[in-house]
Amino acid sequence: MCGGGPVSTHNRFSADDLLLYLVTDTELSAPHSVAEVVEAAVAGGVTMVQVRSKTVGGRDLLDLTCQVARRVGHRVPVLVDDRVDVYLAARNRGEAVAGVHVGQSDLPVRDVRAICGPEAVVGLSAATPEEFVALDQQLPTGLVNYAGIGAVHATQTKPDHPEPLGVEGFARARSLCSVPAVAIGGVKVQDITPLMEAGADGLAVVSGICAADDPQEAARSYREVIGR
Ligand SMILES: Cc1ncc(COP(=O)(O)OP(=O)(O)O)c(N)n1
Ligand SMILES: Cc1nc(C(=O)O)sc1CCOP(=O)(O)O
Ligand SMILES: [Mg+2]
Repeated sequence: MCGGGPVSTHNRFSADDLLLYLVTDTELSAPHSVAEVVEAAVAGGVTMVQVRSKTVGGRDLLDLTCQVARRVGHRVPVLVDDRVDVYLAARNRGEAVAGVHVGQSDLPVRDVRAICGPEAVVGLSAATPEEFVALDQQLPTGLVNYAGIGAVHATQTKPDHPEPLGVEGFARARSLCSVPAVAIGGVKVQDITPLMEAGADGLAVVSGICAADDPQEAARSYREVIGR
């Protein structure tokens, strides 16, 4: 890990943005388009959106990110998965893209923050006790706005997901790290209450919303249990 002093953030991110976090999947969204799913899900109560596609190149991911950002406007923050360059290109086009979510094998968050600047919302995945402790130590540096903790359950959506934590494992992980955190991985409606009692600030969902026949209704059913 490189050293360095505190880095200030000037974005308007709040932990409430994490309450119901939609992570998109183009294949699971079919027959709907990703933009249709996002539109419906925001109407149903989603509070943040991440554009994620592992099957397209940078140019198509940029187009998709811009499409989603235009649909959403400024209603909820839109982030892009992995690609700092796509975030920068979308911003350069004047699109309302709020930030980037990176994993442990993507660019280090110190570099992400240096490249994207203080206004970007930066999320980081964490899955092991070492990663949670490292994340907690980074908190005063202001590099990261929130953590994505998972996998809670095994999920076919991400075949290379980390070892499932279960709700109890999530609770233990959560206790090691005070940065706002969202639970991800096989999160269904019945998991919401235990996960929030375990300290989740919100839930990140892919298939539960993207693959639903009615993504608006699916989002609403998650949101009803979350409340607020
Ligand atoms: C909110 C949230 N949490 C975790 C992840 C997983 O990110 P990563 O570990 O980089 O894996 P990929 O999504 O890139 O396969 C996420 N995307 N969002
Ligand atoms: C994108 C992602 N990241 C994970 C992690 O554990 O880091 S699990 C996952 C996919 C979650 O999809 P679903 O809601 O369909 O189970
Ligand atoms: Mg990643």
